[in-house]
Amino acid sequence: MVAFPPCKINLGLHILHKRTDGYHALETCFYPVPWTDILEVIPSDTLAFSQSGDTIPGDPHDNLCLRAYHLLQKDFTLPPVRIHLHKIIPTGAGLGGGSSDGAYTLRLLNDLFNLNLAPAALAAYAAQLGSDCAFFTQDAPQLGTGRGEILTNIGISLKGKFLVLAKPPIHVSTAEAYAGITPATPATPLTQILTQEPLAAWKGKLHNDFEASVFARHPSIEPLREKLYRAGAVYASMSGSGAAVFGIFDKGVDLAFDPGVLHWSGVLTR
Ligand SMILES: C[C@@](CO)(OP(=O)(O)O)[C@H](O)COP(=O)(O)OP(=O)(O)OC[C@H]1O[C@@H](n2ccc(N)nc2=O)[C@H](O)[C@@H]1O
Ligand SMILES: Nc1ncnc2c1ncn2[C@@H]1O[C@H](COP(=O)(O)OP(=O)(O)O)[C@@H](O)[C@H]1O
Repeated sequence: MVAFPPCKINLGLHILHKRTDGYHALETCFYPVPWTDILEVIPSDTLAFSQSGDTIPGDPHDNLCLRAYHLLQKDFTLPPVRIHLHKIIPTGAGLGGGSSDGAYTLRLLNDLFNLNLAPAALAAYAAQLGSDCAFFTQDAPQLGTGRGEILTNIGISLKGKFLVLAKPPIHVSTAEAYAGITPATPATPLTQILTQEPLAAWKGKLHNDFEASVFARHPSIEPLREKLYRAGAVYASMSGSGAAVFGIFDKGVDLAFDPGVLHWSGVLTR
């Protein structure tokens, strides 16, 4: 079985407060983007994981695909599988690529072995892999609250809009990005902006709380966001904890980036 795990962007990201478990309470809108990895899971004699494409930092044994397998293995007697991941989504980008791979491994195992896990049960397993993972068990944009694992469909759609994503050669660690934040209560709740204001009014109203501290530490990121605005983006922002930035356009644009800046552009399909 083959799947194409997508990445996500965050439309607004408010860090509300630090919780007693060390995580931060947040509100964000996760939006799926069809810049995808390629993931294959097939039955095999022994459990094996292989990887091609971009290099993933860290020990392959800790890859979220394998962690997803071991998580389900605890509750179901899963036969061994061979997992191959072709990595395309940039890592350490705020695009949730690793989270998506983990969640899609759960989805493929559920289908392959007829585990009959409903979307809510899959989401609960995914949340054990990482705060962002539950979103990737869903097929539509979601408001994320709690530590990101409580999901609500708020019916927002940018289908048909043109998106440009650009990731400079900077790796931002999620944990480090959270450490640089002073949580605060937002002046306006995120859902109010997203559901009551048109896209054209988001600039200056919809904020990613990571931007200020990450832009200060990595001065090359903000100019990329400004480049997207200069090219005609209706709204542009850093995604998640960075370093990727995205611009939403009413029509297609053809942008050139400096060498080393990974980029993707295309029409949003969901
Ligand atoms: C910031 C966000 C925004 O969507 O995405 P990325 O920019 O990483 O893609 C997410 O909150 C990232 O979620 P995820 O990458 O799954 O994080 P996890 O593996 O659960 O946690 C990694 C570390 O980030 C911090 N963390 C994460 C989530 C959260 N709500 N509060 C936190 O403080 C903790 O220090 C934790 O140890
Ligand atoms: N399948 C995977 N793809 C990418 N990273 C992975 C994967 N499995 C584990 N990781 C680890 O997770 C870290 C963050 O991954 P990623 O989801 O790409 O970043 P972000 O949190 O910025 O969205 C990587 O640096 C890597 O060590």
